[in-house]
Amino acid sequence: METFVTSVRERGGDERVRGHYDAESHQKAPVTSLQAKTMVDTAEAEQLLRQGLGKRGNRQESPGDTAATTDSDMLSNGIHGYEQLTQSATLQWVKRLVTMTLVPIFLIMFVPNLVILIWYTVMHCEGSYMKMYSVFQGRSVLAGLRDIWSLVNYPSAPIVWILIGYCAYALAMMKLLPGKTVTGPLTPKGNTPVYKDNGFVFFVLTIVLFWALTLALRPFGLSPSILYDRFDEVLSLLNIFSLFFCAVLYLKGRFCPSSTDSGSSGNLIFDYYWGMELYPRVFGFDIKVFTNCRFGMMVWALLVCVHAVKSFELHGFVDSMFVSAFLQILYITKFFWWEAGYLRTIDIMLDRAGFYICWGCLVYIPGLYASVSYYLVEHPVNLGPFVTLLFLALGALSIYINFDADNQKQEVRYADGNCLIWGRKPDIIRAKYQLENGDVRESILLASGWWGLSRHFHYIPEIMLAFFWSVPALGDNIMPYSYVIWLVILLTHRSYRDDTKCGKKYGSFWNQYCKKVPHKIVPYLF
Ligand SMILES: NC(=O)C1=CN([C@@H]2O[C@H](COP(=O)(O)OP(=O)(O)OC[C@H]3O[C@@H](n4cnc5c(N)ncnc54)[C@H](OP(=O)(O)O)[C@@H]3O)[C@@H](O)[C@H]2O)C=CC1
Ligand SMILES: CC(C)CCC[C@@H](C)[C@H]1CC[C@H]2C3=CC=C4C[C@@H](O)CC[C@]4(C)[C@H]3CC[C@]12C
Repeated sequence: METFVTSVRERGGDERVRGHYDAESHQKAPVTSLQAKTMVDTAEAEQLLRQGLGKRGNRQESPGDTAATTDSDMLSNGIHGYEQLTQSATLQWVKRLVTMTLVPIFLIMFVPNLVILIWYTVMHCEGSYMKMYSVFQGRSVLAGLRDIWSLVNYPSAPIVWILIGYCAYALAMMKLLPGKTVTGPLTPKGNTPVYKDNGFVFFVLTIVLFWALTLALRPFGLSPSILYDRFDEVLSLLNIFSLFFCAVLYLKGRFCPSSTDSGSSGNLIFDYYWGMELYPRVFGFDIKVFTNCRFGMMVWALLVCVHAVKSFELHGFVDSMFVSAFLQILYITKFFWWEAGYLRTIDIMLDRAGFYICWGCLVYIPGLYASVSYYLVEHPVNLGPFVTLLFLALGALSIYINFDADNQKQEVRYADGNCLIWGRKPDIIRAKYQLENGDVRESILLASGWWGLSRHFHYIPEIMLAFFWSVPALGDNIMPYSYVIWLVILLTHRSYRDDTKCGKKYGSFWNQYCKKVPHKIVPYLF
């Protein structure tokens, strides 16, 4: 399979991208809805990355800014959005030291402990963070962590083989399963990554295989609940693997990058943390599709099934587990249905394949995102039919609203504004923005429907849906709400990040939208 379409403009062979340039140079080229979609997204990628380039140019002029300034700087600046122009050289140097060296070192050393703390809290502290905290009382954090890690077993052979087997299966399916060819957004170096859109088929097949194997192996005394019983081994293996994997990605990016979309910041630690390549490929396998979708999101779904099996083995049918597992699986189903859309988000378009995204998807998603059902295995709650149905209905409604909001935004751009939003002609702003090379482009900002209530209203149902699959655990402990708490922090931060990004991209058009829709997330409040 072709993995990259290089230099789209020169090649001129990609009709959709070419349509984009025709339209943007205001020639009256007919634009289909598919083209309209591609126009917006390729432009957005290019604009974001070019903005970063502009900033990099400025920084290079500042005296004392000695570190090499490359694409990684540009991307990190785009993401963290800090202003450097008016600051003194020393302050800039300190900021660079903090953001590019100290913070990454802290995260690389600290976050692997987070998932182990979750495991320890569930397995050894009856799900109570207070009990877990007592390990640290009157002694140093390091001493506490050492004691907790001493309880973690080395990965045993069955766990290692299950993981190797799953990875081999997932990789094989990436190649073998059918799917239409889709493209990602145009990269700063003029490459358009090509993907095979077979995520949904993979998801359905994997879930069917899981339950078929679970039933078939049951008479032989084999159960997937081994993954629950030895979750410490799973997490330690994933931690070790991901640290090693990121080192390999670093070396690959340094010595044999897959495409021109790669580069070094001149700081080894930052390169390891943030990554060297935007779209690394090994033997034609896209690394980010594997880590984010086929591993992170799929393993989350499988762990939820494993927890449901374990709960059934221990207690029979438990309605709280059913509600939580059902809603999580429904959400992940929605994710795979929309996988091609996810391949056009910031995670893929701007975040490089380094520790942040790879460790996050290989370890943090299995360790944190699936933690509610993990907790529920040992803390079954009988909700009764009324509450069960209520939570299921409210959770499913939240998933639908989140999906519908994502969809409205896409729909209005596909249809170039010629569609109905909540039964009415949409209120849209045709926002112009300029590329670094001077080209002017246009995109649509929707100011009605969900996008008229607040600028990131869809984060509310995202938080609500997570709340409805956590609340079956009721109020005995905070632990099962860890994911919701994380999500509130992540999405609040993301709403600032996105406002900064869009403000820079659209300027006065974004201000116009902000006037119409003044609140970030919660209407009338925030
Ligand atoms: N569970 C989890 O851990 C997380 C889940 N999510 C979910 O993933 C999905 C994607 O979220 P996220 O990646 O944050 O991105 P968003 O869906 O918030 O999209 C942001 C982008 O949409 C465009 N946009 C902003 N306002 C408008 C508007 N009014 N009309 C049209 N386009 C607009 C802008 O891009 P452009 O440049 O194209 O104009 C902006 O950068 C959501 O469902 C979210 O809830 C997200 C993060 C974490
Ligand atoms: C280094 C760590 C502390 C941080 C790791 C963060 C990542 C695990 C997460 C950052 C953004 C997250 C996601 C973004 C959008 C998504 C779409 C949604 O529909 C499903 C979830 C997700 C893929 C989500 C997954 C975790 C992150 C990559």
